[in-house]
Amino acid sequence: MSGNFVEKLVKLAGECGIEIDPEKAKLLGIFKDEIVEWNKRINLTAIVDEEQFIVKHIIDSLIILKKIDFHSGAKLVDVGTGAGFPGVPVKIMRQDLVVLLMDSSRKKTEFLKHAVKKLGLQRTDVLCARAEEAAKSGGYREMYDAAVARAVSGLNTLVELCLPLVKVGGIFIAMKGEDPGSEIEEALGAADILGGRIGNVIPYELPGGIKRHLIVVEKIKNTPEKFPRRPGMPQKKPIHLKISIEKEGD
Ligand SMILES: C[S@@+](CC[C@H](N)C(=O)[O-])C[C@H]1O[C@@H](n2cnc3c(N)ncnc32)[C@H](O)[C@@H]1O
Repeated sequence: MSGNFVEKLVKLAGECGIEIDPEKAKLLGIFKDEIVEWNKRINLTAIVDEEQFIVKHIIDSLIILKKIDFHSGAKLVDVGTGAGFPGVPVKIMRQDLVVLLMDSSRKKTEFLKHAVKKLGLQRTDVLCARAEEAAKSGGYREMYDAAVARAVSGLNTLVELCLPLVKVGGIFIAMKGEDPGSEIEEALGAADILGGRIGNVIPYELPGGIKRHLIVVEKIKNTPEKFPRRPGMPQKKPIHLKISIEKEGD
């Protein structure tokens, strides 16, 4: 870890009202170093500049904890976590949370297993699976207080990947960019079909004036058993209208 990584991280996070104690900042630095090392062999991230990494990966992940109140022991699944964002920084900061890091890429989950061990994270599982498959299994379906996803798909696809994993009364948090208006509009019907309701849309700003949003989808009723559809369908044919999905019956 470069000498001033911890200093830079603490300063930049402070600009967003996030306090990081030195022990946790050090763990976040170890995580960054492991990504940089493994990135030489497998493609984990295109962001390698230290300051960009801090802002766009670490602080962006931690914003969730500033904006959403998770109860102690809450179960969180990060769908399409990639190199571990936002799930790993969130877990480092809130070690009381029970976290599942899920990704369909074997290389990425191998890295994550290594990182979880290296960081000594307890109650943190890594699963190599597509969300569509995991949600069909009793061990994962409607088991989570919260699901989160960043940079995985459009919102109308994401609700089908994530809402089936969330308990009634829980939430799905989609991390989106500057102007999520049209994505939200397109996902209203799908959210409704899947037992969800679009709730708060929370704007935030990262250092450097980067504007983003958290979209909170509340799980208000059970997801019908036929969802999610088979792997690939949520991306290929996102649910647009009630009528089209009822006819399709897939
Ligand atoms: C662009 S990366 C984003 C990674 C991370 N969330 C981030 O923000 O840095 C998208 C990830 O989603 C995973 N993914 C895509 N579709 C998926 C699915 N249906 N189930 C599980 N993982 C999926 C991919 O393997 C990839 O690692």
